[in-house]
Amino acid sequence: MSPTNTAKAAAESTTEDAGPLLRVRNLTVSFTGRRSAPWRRPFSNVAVDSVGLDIAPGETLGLVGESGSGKSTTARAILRLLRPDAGTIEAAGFRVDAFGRRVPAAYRRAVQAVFQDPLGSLDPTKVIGDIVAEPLAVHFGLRGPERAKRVADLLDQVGLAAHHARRYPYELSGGQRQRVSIARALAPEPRLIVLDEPVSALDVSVQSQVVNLLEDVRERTGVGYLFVAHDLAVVRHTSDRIAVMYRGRVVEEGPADRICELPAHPYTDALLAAAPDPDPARQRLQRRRRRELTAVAPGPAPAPGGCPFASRCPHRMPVCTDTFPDWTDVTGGGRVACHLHDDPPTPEESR
Ligand SMILES: Nc1ncnc2c1ncn2[C@@H]1O[C@H](COP(=O)(O)OP(=O)(O)OP(=O)(O)O)[C@@H](O)[C@H]1O
Repeated sequence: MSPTNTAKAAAESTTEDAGPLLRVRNLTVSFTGRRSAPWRRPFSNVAVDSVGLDIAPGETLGLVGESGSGKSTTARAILRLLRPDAGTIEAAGFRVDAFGRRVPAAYRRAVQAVFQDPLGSLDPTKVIGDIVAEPLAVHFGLRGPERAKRVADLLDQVGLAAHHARRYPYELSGGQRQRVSIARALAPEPRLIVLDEPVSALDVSVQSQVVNLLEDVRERTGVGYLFVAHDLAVVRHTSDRIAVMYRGRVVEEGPADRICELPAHPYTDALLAAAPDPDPARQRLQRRRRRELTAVAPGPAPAPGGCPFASRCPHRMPVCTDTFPDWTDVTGGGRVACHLHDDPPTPEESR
């Protein structure tokens, strides 16, 4: 077998049901180019830096962080909409980073996506029935009445009546359009769905309906989710585990309850303080946390390789600006990359 064929076989070989649904290690993605006129200076921006993520079959991992933290870039690398600079991505049994120019149809089938803006991601020239039917024709070769029956079934699964099949995307509400995106993603019977801010563009009342629908779908089909959101409140009740990103790095990960009740990283704390909470006692606590966070003047920008949160951190120490912390296990599950939690040196190390 030629090297090209060996690489191709490695990329396309599946190990269905063996191992994790998603395993990302040391993922690094940078964008390079030139700024616009008149200066046209070149730039290189590391958007995702040494990221590691895991999702077990049927599990939901919430990926949270503020705007620009690299969540969508991570999601796009997993979907193979962009090519990473370094790192490995194993998803649904495929070695995604080993794909060449052509992404295998079997991977496109196994890993689907739902994006924030359903109007932008649904073809405006097609009726809903045709939009949902397309993956059925491409992946299963379904035609005629069999396909029409499956489309009606998928629309029913996402809570849309059959007559919606004859409507165009612009004739539906935002929540209904997002239901169509979910039906289309479900059509190829995927193992993993990447949800990139799936409810951020919806009214709050509609958000909870769509979140409940996603939960129903997961229970019924056993699909796993990577649920990308900037708001911890959105992912805390939908995710089994949460990974928190800041400026391209994952700084904490662990079980959703532990992350939201006992955050270990000061940035997770800051995100929680910013998340709306209906409980008055928690609101008081959040106000106090916000005061603590804003009482500290921003420090100098961290050196490359330092903790990216150092300049904003209310607990920063000199070591934070120079050195990215090692991972430390957290009581209650998960781990944190923060010098506040550094393990004490072993007797050998301190000698
Ligand atoms: N095509 C691109 N060209 C240049 N820089 C980019 C590109 N896409 C993203 N970036 C940069 O990469 C960084 C991470 O962006 P990304 O969209 O992944 O963040 P995010 O956490 O998903 O934020 P948001 O929630 O606002 O989408 C940002 O600094 C962004 O400006």
